[in-house]
Amino acid sequence: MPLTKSWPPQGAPKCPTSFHASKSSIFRRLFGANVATVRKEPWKRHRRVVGPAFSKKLYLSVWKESMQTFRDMVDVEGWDKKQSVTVSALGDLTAKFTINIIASCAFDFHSPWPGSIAKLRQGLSLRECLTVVVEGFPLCLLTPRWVYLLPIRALKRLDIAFNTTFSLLRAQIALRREKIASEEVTGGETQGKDAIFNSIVKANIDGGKFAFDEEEVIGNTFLMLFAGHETASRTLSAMLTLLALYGEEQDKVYQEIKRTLPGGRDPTFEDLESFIQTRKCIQETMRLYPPVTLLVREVIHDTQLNVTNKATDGASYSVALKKGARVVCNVVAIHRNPRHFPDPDAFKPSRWDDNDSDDSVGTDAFLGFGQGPRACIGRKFALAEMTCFVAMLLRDWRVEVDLAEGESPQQWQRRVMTDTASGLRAMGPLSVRFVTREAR
Ligand code: HEM
Repeated sequence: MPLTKSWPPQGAPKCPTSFHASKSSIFRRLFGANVATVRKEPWKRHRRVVGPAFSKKLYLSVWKESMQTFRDMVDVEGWDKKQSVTVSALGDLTAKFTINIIASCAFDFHSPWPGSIAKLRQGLSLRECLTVVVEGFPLCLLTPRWVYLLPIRALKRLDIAFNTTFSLLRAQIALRREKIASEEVTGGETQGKDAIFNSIVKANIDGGKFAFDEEEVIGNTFLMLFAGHETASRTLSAMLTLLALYGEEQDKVYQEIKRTLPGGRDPTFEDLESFIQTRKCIQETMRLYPPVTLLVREVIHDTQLNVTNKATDGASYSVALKKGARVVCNVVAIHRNPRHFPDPDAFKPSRWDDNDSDDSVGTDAFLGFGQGPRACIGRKFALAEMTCFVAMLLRDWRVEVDLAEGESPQQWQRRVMTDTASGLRAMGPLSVRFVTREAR
């Protein structure tokens, strides 16, 4: 029976029942099936395996690890001896931070700040390997094996990144299997640190209705490592840069940190709910620069969308979508649509003033973490690590950028934080300066 849906309804699409997450067969062929790429019954099975790991115990360990990693960073980089620190590529710093957190909290791949995760093989770090693999996978599908024997640097790098990533994952999976078999990992541990990795590997060992095959173990491990760091890193670097540009917004966040952490004490996980202003800034950053720019859905019933468009003087027209068609939601366009977000290009955390609850992501038009049953499972994980990082950093440091002569923050933002459909991916290195606060 055809369904009629207006597009968008009062807000943007909220995973209407006539749409399913679209399966990404290319991704699956190379990395293995995982919770983000499967659909229908297999998706329920994947979600059933990984879902319980996302518990309060995990978030507590994320917080603890974020504090420790932050302290290691300050220590190793020698920041505590400096009045001012220049970071020429903020994204590299935040990526190193977020990959350490996901590697440690989800997989127990520990490494101190300068440590082993930094450089794995031939100068490539785990993060570089993951990035090269994700960016290069379409090429891998097109090129036969022998091409990698040619002396082409980019292909060699891709080959090394693939081999390094997958041999690391296989080795870690084998180790974990042994650990579980030798009962070093008890049932109780599956609710806290390592919980994500334990659940994935145990689903393979235990078999039964919710079993994972080998390919699904690799697929989910890879997905969690990548999705769990890249998105949060991009959000953190963009947010800190925006706060540097908009001093009055940074000041509001600083005042909140001072109120929440009397006497400059360290933040705890219980403080998370109190960092309301910080959360608004995170949300506003993700609205302007969503790390996931496209959401792909498949139409499960013949559907008719009624579209009202200002460009056609508010006239309505219908778009017929056949069952099986792919629909691509352009998140950047929805987030910058003045119908949903007045003055859409402005960085205005106050637009989220009526949205104080941590469990809500506000209007349906906000798709930063997706919407509906396929919404991000790692949302709280990401909020915890980002909030902890920001609270620790801004408690002790002010973040600044250098504007060119006569340049406004908005002009700087347009020049450096490229305003294209590819969002954060199109940005060049974000250069900032951390200056110690007098009270420190
Ligand atoms: C700022 C950080 C993050 C952002 C912006 C983000 C964004 C998203 C979005 C938009 C989706 C929905 C995709 C769709 O509907 O097609 C999604 C799904 C997902 N995210 Fe995140 N994510 C973040 C952090 C994380 C973290 C830290 C993890 C894991 C530890 C994670 C794991 C996942 C998984 C497994 C899914 C697939 C869920 C499913 O299909 O059932 N994400 N994320």
